[in-house]
Amino acid sequence: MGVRQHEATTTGWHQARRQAREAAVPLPVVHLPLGRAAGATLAEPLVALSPLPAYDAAAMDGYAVAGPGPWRVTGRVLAGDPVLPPSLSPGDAMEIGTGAVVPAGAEAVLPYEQAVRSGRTVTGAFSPGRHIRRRGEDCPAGRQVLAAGTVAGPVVLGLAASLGHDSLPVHRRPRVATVLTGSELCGSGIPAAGQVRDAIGPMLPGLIRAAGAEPAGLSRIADDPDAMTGALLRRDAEVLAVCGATSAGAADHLRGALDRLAARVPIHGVACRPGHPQLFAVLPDGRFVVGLPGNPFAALVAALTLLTPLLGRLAGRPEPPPVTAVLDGPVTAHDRDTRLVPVTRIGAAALPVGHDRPGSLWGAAGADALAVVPPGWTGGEVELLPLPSGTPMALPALS
Ligand SMILES: Nc1nc2c(c(=O)[nH]1)N[C@H]1C(S)=C(S)[C@@H](COP(=O)(O)OP(=O)(O)OC[C@H]3O[C@@H](n4cnc5c(N)ncnc54)[C@H](O)[C@@H]3O)O[C@H]1N2
Ligand code: MOO
Repeated sequence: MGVRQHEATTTGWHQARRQAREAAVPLPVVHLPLGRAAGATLAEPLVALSPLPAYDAAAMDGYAVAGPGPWRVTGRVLAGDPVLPPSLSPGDAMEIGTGAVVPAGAEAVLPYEQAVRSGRTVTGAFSPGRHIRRRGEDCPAGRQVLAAGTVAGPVVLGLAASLGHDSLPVHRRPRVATVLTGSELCGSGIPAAGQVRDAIGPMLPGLIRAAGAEPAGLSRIADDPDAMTGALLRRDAEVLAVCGATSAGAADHLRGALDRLAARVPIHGVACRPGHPQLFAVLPDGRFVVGLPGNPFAALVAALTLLTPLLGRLAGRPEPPPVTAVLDGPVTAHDRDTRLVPVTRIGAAALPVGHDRPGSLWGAAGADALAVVPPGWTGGEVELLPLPSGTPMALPALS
């Protein structure tokens, strides 16, 4: 009697994502200089160490004036002057540059455009307080401005610097080592007959970074059980992404190697199209293995299904809020599995872009999201998985 070689236990698509996320806890907190914190997640709220602005500052180039005009111009103060300007008495003015310290006693800054200068006298109409940015008016010292869990994107780094920070407490970014399998793969040029150009190696680093993690190198191994076992023993990363070898073929050694190493394999097979052979495992020492199917679009789907939620959790990112749109186009649902369909968003609608065979990244490359089409869907609103654009979204500011 024949023997079934591979008994798949398929996990639902939503459940697979939840399981991958919940298998991890955020990595420890480290203090990183601003220049190295980009893309990491704040482990504590961001607090203003100094008020913004830090002193009463001119918002325009012109004259700081005290009391009613005309005024006698007593000197000039520019941003960065090492000596604070002397205070003004009523009837005094001081020429001032944008960003300079406003002299004590000044009631407003009169922009050059509204001033009439004659010798050492200046006149013009002003309203009290105009064009002076008062110390702390944008943000007082001690104020919490961003919540823990905010991604330290470029704007957050600029804000942190404005508020006096040199470094930030962030969760250590998970490292992801990539292992490519497949003796047919080539890494450059036009593939010869029987060869396939590696499309996953160039795609993964951006996906890994967008999820809040760091790529930790890429290795290629032969389709060989010992090479696979050796690759799984690498200890320089918390997560291993193994590309190809997830399925049941004679050259697919991932599952066998995991079993030999006594890994737990909570997910092998996800009810989605493409990407159903994807795999999630935990090695005895706690490192994670995500198996991405070899077909490149299937690998992208699997990366967004299992890898991104896992990395987001390790990186300390909160679960992103669901995004939905009305799917508007000729899409046929699968009867049992969730379909992932590349779409572009126009207003509240999502339009399929096509070219979405498992082996082709063409459609996904021109899309801004994958629509999540549940089994049996007959029309209407669907969830969207945004494709990374390189600008991680921050949480809203605290009120
Ligand atoms: N008996 C079964 N066979 C297959 C099943 C199944 O359920 N039962 N599933 C099919 C599906 S769906 C997929 S997807 C693939 C997944 O296979 P593997 O993860 O084992 O990947 P490979 O067999 O190595 O490769 C599949 C395909 O992808 C190409 N490939 C591999 N790596 C890359 C890369 N880095 N860049 C570009 N293309 C790559 C490879 O040449 C193959 O054409 O299994 C099916 N079979
Ligand atoms: O994962 Mo496969 O068809 O679903 O490419």
